[in-house]
Amino acid sequence: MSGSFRFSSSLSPVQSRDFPKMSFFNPRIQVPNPAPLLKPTKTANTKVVLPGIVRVAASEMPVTAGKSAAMAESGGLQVDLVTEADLKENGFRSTRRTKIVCTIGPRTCEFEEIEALAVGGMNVARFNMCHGTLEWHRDVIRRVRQLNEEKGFAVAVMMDTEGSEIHMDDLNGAESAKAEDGEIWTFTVRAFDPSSCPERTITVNYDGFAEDVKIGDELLVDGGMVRFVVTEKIGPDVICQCTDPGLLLPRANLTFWRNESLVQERNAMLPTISSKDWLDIDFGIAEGVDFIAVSFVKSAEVIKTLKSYITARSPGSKIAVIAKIESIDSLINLEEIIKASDGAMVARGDLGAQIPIEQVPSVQKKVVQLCRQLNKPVIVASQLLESMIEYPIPTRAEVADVSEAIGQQADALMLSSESAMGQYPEKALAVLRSVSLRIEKWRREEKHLDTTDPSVVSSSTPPSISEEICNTASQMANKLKADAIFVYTKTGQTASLLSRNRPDCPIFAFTPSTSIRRCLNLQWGLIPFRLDFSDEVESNLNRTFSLLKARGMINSGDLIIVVSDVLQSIQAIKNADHSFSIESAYKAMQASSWESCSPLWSRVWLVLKGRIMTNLMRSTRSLSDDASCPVCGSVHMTFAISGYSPICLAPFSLKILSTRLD
Ligand SMILES: Nc1ncnc2c1ncn2[C@@H]1O[C@H](COP(=O)(O)OP(=O)(O)O)[C@@H](O)[C@H]1O
Ligand SMILES: C=C(OP(=O)(O)O)C(=O)O
Repeated sequence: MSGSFRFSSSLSPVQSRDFPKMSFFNPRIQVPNPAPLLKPTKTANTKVVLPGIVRVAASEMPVTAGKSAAMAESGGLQVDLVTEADLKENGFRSTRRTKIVCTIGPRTCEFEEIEALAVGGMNVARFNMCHGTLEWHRDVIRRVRQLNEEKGFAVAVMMDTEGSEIHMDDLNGAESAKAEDGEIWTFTVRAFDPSSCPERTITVNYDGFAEDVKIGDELLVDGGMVRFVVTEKIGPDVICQCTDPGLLLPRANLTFWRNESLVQERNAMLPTISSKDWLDIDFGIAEGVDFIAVSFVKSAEVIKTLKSYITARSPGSKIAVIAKIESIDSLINLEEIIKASDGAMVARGDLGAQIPIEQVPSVQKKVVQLCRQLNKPVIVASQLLESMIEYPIPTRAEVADVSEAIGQQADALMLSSESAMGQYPEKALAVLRSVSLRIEKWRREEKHLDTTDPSVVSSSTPPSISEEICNTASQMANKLKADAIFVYTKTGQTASLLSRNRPDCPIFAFTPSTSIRRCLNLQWGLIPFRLDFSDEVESNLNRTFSLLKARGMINSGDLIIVVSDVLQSIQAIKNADHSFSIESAYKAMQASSWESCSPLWSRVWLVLKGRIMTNLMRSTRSLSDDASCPVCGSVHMTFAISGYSPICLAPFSLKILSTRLD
């Protein structure tokens, strides 16, 4: 959609609201307090005796300086100082779980402006290829990369394709044009020189336009912000009369309606990915963007085609493909599209131009729920704080809309014009942040009263042990009121499965890959760190605890649940084609000796299918009396799970370690 515009001339200007200020490493940048509403809520859990105690040697922690201090990178651990300051000041539980995507445009493309957004909480920078030149996009994307490198941020880059929508020209560079009630305008497929363009004439980008429309059709600009009726057709020219006056903005989206239904004729055959989009995609791959959002997706096929194209062009690439849900076709094929994608965006702007506007809220809810079931991140986009393009505070209705999306536990919220060309990008970001913090806290407090809230997600994916373990780890974290879940993940998959459970505590995701770290930054509740780690889980844990503790990011007494998908045994049983098989796992287990396991694992609590099995080493042989479940107290050792034999379970399993720091 091209920028929609809310008339506001009838509203009197309002007083700017002063958000609390707090300065971080850059004294020039003043940002609102990341958590003005919350104070640390540390939970002292004295009832449960937990097995693993990791002692931290504070002396291990080097004091960083200069550039590395700005990046907060030491001992291979990378986190930005804003996250660090937030964790120290406000505690784990008060961190924001809902992520924020900001569209970067003329108002926010300079380095300092991007930095201010990153400091203010931007997790993903979105580039809309409808606007700007490739050179512009290249320069600005590189500024985001530079910011990440210099300051340790993990701001991901999302490229959003133009797609084959029907839209108006760029108004020859004018900011807007006013269409008055009853005026006659011509929409044409002829192209004009700016100097020779007749008055009230708009060029349309779709060649079949004049043939597809009929006299009497309604022509809607931006889903109805301005409305015309077709009165005459003269060759390539469509003559229209304005029936709902308003502002026409450059490259505004056009739809035409007949008998109150959207007309889908030859325009329905337009390719989802146009030749311009393919060039832009090549550009995105070359620039190493983290996400490509595909506009006007009609079927799963297009997503599959794009994914295999990316793999062919850039083998090993981690670029994730996001399906924009904004057309009738995308709703018809919703489940297949989401399954094929790495995430989805509820693009309410164009969606609201294609379906009756009153259906948009229920579609949003449905897409958000489906994405969670299918374990795909979901972004709610468009017009969240539209009035803040002009005004320093949002309307109450906008805050209610934002609250609803946060309450639905969407992974991310997106700013469009508010950050791209609005007058108050940082304030709009601050509103999303403070509303997120407030609603998330309120939701946690209310949760125990809500018996309908499914604390465990019902699965639409084939059952997997890692999924069950992540579900159980999250339940365990909630039950024990853990301060955080730590996850060590190479691919990010285990971190996603934990995020999907929306646990009460934040999830610290440690990954050795900077690109995975950026991708995880889109997902609910994940605080991604880059960490060089080995397959030695115990040493990874000790190192992380030392580093975080010495930086003051975790404290004595904090209760941490640890999930790791990195285990030596798993490495050992990889087949040549990197798949796992029960047979190879069985052989690897037979070959390995339990006695050679690290002593730490004698304190490991292994959680499978909701059952907590203690002391893996002893339990595989004989059960000892002290091997009771810390949650329910009972002693049960069942291995008849999922039809696997016990010996096969361990290598397929992720291990969960709960530990209270001292
Ligand atoms: N790269 C850019 N260059 C110039 N203007 C931009 C750019 N990106 C966004 N904008 C402006 O911000 C508005 C909102 O952005 P967005 O919602 O992404 O686009 P659209 O309105 O086309 O759906 C656009 O209509 C445009 O005016
Ligand atoms: C996000 C959207 O897409 P675009 O800005 O590309 O029109 C939308 O339509 O809501």
